[in-house]
Amino acid sequence: MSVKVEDLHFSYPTRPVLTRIDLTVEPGEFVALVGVNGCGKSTLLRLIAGLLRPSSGRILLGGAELTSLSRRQVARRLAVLHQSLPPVPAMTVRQLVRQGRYPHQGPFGLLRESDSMDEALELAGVAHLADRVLDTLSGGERQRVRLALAVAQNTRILLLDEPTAHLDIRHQLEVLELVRALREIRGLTVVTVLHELDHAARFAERIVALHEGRVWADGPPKHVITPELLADVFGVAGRVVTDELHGSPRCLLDAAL
Ligand SMILES: Nc1ncnc2c1ncn2[C@@H]1O[C@H](COP(=O)(O)OP(=O)(O)OP(=O)(O)O)[C@@H](O)[C@H]1O
Repeated sequence: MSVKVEDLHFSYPTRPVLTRIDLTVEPGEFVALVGVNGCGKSTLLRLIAGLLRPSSGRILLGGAELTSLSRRQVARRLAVLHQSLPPVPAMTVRQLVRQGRYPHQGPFGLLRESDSMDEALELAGVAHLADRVLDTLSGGERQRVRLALAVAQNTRILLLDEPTAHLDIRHQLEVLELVRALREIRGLTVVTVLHELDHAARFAERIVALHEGRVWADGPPKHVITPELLADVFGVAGRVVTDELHGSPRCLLDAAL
């Protein structure tokens, strides 16, 4: 399912954040959003998820204008992996992930629902944590529970806000490989915020760099990940080489400018 953002402007009451954003993500595309802290990446995801309203401009999911869809219709189209879990510390992992299935539940759907939930727990590698209470989990375990919650929604669009935060290097790779596999198996459209440029370059087929409220660059990793991006967007002097094994660009960071 496609995501289309047209001439989007957004301001919080205290500050403008996004200006004239145009972005079309085709069905099945894997797009990484990159940019410095505070440049508006999470805000853009929240706008696409319908959690914030644009100051002006339009957002379309699969051709339907977001404002014309009910919350349940939006929840059937897209799942969001947020930067934090809902504030319900006494809930177990299973209870939380079951909530991801609510938009799909009809009166007789409970048996099938439990299959989808078990699959999501399994895919996110948290089946062994199913009966644990959320506030007893480590940061990395919580992160994978957040992924299970998003996967359980079984939507055509997956929005991920820093899915590798708090994870050790093996789990970072596992999560990104899982997202890539989900995209291949289920044809998901993926838009993810990633801070690690090498991960963005290796896993996404397209990178959108935000800078000062605008799209600074948008294209395949080889075109976007350049020494100019490092210097002009991130304020870092660096070189970009090609990873011989994966063929993707890799950044060698030299110094903060
Ligand atoms: N509720 C809010 N009210 C006012 N300003 C906000 C609010 N939420 C975010 N901002 C500001 O809007 C800007 C964009 O924030 P956003 O969280 O989208 O950035 P980000 O690119 O995701 O950052 P990070 O990489 O640090 O997660 C920041 O300057 C932030 O301080």
